Amino acid sequence: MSLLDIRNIHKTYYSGAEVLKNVNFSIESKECLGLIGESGCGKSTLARCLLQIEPIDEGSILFNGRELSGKSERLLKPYRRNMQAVLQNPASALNPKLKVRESLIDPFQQYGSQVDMKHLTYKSERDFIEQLLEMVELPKSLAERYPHELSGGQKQRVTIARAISIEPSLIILDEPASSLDVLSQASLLTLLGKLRERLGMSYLFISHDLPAVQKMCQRIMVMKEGEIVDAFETELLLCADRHPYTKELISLFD
Ligand SMILES: Nc1ncnc2c1ncn2[C@@H]1O[C@H](COP(=O)(O)OP(=O)(O)OP(=O)(O)O)[C@@H](O)[C@H]1O
Repeated sequence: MSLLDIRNIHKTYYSGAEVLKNVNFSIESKECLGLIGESGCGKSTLARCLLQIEPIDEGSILFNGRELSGKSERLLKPYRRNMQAVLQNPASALNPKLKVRESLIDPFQQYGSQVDMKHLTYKSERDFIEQLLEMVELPKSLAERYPHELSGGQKQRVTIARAISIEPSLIILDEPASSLDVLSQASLLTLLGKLRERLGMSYLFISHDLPAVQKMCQRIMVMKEGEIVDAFETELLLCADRHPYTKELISLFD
């Protein structure tokens, strides 16, 4: 059984055309799956549907074999802790009134009782926060700062630390590095790769950046106008029988 199994998803916003058209894919345990496609093709909509922020019109979202779509907030709670998100803009993901320490402990306070910790330990709040900061390669001293006292890269590392604090099985990464400069992007992606290995998580890695997806992911899906038009093992990216649209994307990075 796949960790996440997406079957025949359709989504139309009230305002217009169908944004997701019969989307099908699965993510296996410990796998990093890439999703690439040009701006406006529906990548973030798909992420929001998987996270149950947007309802789908048709189809099925199975997590560990259980249907999520249409479930009440109460029934979704155990799944929410297992499926975390790191989105494009870290500033909007962190509460500006909370110190880093308070932001980091918040998911554990909400969901900690449901978590069977395998990699982190909770001896004291202070020790827990220090473990999290160490995992995302930030100094302990940042625990007492507010978000506006952090750089963009540091903020994004704090959002990653929050996401991993409850040891989810899956993280949806929607352009996690796109607000950063090139060097910070590279080090953030390296960190994400190390954390996936260390904690045994799966990622859905959404990006415009084909070289980054190629570096991070074992498999890649290509989306065009709300449809998955190509899906393949990363090592087969340059195969002659790739979809013409995939070839077009490849040519943009040559
Ligand atoms: N809340 C909404 N209401 C109505 N239309 C929306 C909404 N959110 C997105 N859309 C539309 O749905 C389409 C897909 O948008 P989406 O944000 O999913 O694309 P994307 O591939 O993530 O783009 P980008 O890479 O630029 O973030 C676009 O045409 C967009 O205008």
